[in-house]
Amino acid sequence: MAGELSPIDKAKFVAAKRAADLVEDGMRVGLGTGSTAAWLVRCLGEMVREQGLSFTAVPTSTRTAELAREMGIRVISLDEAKWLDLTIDGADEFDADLNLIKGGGGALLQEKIVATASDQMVVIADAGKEVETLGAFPLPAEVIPFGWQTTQALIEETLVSMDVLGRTATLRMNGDAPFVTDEGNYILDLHLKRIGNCRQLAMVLNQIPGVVENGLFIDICDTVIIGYGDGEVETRDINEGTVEKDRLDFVETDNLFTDLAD
Ligand SMILES: O=C[C@H](O)[C@H](O)[C@H](O)COP(=O)(O)O
Repeated sequence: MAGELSPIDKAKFVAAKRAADLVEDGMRVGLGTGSTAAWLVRCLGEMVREQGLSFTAVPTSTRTAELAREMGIRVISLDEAKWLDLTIDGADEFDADLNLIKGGGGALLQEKIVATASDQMVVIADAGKEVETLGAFPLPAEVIPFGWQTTQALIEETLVSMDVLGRTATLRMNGDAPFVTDEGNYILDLHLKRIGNCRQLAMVLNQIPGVVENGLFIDICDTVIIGYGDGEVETRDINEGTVEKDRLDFVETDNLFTDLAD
């Protein structure tokens, strides 16, 4: 079954599988959104069913909440949990300092709130997400629908004064209509190419009226687990300054792949 997965899916899967091992009985865990996070939710669901793992989850989107419930994971709200032991999420880009671009799936607002309310944030990603400088992936900014074009113009004006190469902000669409987030907002994707000072940009964007949040996660992520298509997994911890390498055996996971193929 594993052979039917593309190398990129295998890479996402092994990163997710390794991260699932961090979840212990009694923990309160934030569950990210996106294709890599979906693998994590499936892995954790399997651990709940097969090994009796008992934990509570705070999902970062309605999509993740639905999948988690489907997998038999106990879901609570962030206000019920108040504080989390751990959040595990995907990313669109990460750099050597583990600063991130997130929000490719439009869930950045809940993701940032949940990650910030956690003792630890672990990112799971395939190796293609690592970059020297953030910005090739369009940076999402969540904006309120009221006056969004004015907000767009203000963002573009602000970008002119920043150390970025691109300066256009485009409205994310869902077919013929604007894409609407779980919070009822729109997403403007900022085509920057290269972000010279991501810390400054993250702060400046959030000062613009109409901007609710942006997809730059600065000093939030502690650990990245990088998956490779051949089953290799690398864990980098920025606080400990450690790098661990390992390989996951696909044979052990055949049941999960079979489940997914059904
Ligand atoms: O809004 C979506 C999230 O930030 C995702 O975690 C991010 O886009 C990565 O998604 P994927 O794992 O599908 O590449």
